[in-house]
Amino acid sequence: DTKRDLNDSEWSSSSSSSTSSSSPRDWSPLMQASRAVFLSVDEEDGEEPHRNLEYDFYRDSCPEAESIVQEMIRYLYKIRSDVAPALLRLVFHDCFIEGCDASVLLDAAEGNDSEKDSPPNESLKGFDIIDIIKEEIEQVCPGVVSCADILVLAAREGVVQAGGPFYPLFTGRRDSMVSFSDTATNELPPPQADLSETLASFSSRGFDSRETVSLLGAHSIGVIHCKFFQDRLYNFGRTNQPDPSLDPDFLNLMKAKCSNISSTSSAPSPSFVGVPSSSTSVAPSPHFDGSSSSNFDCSPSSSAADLHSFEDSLSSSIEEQGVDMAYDGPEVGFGTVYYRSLLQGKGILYADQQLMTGEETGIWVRAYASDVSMFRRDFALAMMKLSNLRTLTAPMGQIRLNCSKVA
Ligand code: HEM
Ligand SMILES: [Ca+2]
Repeated sequence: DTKRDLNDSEWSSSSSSSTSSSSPRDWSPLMQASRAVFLSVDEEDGEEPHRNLEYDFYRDSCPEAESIVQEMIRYLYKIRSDVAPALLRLVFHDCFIEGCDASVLLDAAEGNDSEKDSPPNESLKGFDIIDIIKEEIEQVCPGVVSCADILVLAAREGVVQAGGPFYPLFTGRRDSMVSFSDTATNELPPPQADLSETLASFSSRGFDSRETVSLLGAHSIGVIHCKFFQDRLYNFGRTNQPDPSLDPDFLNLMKAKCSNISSTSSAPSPSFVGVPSSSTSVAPSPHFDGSSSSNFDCSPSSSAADLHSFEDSLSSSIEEQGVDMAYDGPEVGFGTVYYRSLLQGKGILYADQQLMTGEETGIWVRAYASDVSMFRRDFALAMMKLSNLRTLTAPMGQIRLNCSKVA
């Protein structure tokens, strides 16, 4: 089992990963693992294998592509650290629905409803970030780099900036020509799902319970709006009572953060809260080293207007009522406290807390709570697997010129 052969230190050091560049380096154990994950996804799916993804696919056609993504994300993360959770959720919602084909980025068009308008995607963010990067790459190598690759690469860099593990990625994905609105509505896992529903949903994409538990560690960063767990605080299962599995102190804390508004109310509240620390989703991460490993200029005039509006959107993005998932504050890093919170009955989403109700999933929650390097390694492997789900490669799909429109 390749996973077991990996040296922990390669997965656990955030300092080495955040200074990594896109240039080839000694990733042999990681690439080996990646290949194993890659093949196992294909085999489990029983589909025609998509083996045309390659390491550094753009090495000849657009050698700057990966470093542009990396530098743009590093730059944007300094301005708004919430780019990291936004992109991580976005890549999950793309890859989970018909694979990593940028289907989630398409706007509605004649005869094709868009995934981004489907209810589970209502609060997705990060489309503007992909557009900014795409525009930049198009200036350098027009029509070459897919939106699907930009998304997986950008999400990976966001994870690294947020203090999570680095994971190697193959490239060469192509973009879908359709958006799968109904599939997104029906198949993205809902926050009120019980454990068996969540496991079934991930298992249908080839993830076992260990991988599912590790992927949910993504809920270490970002924001959950109150509407997604309001019922647990005030009216669980229409009982007019809170969810009895909630820790009482935690319940009170959450009630203080989320007033009892009807779930149909859309009035935003001015309060935005960290739990229980004072960190906000825009706090700079200490893992950001501020140094630049390439000569790429992150603030080119071509996208200056976009960048400006992106910076301006900061104030509106923190106003909606929600709970910051970075319990521990960014300085503690990625992963640990999420699992410790579940052990204490302090999972925010019902689906998160459900991980403690299964014997096997409970074992993994305990393992990750106490062994951060195991979590980092498993999360990295699971993200590689997620990023390789059912990719489209040539001659399928296309390279979009604008990520929200079919070319
Ligand atoms: C059972 C599975 C899952 C459920 C039910 C679920 C549900 C949710 C919900 C309801 C939110 C809050 C959205 C909002 O308030 O706007 C959220 C946020 C988030 N989810 Fe998940 N999620 C699941 C799995 C995952 C996975 C596998 C990943 C990534 C690998 C992920 C990454 C994130 C991130 C990073 C955020 C924060 C987004 C932000 O702050 O912009 N989730 N999730
Ligand atoms: Ca997709």
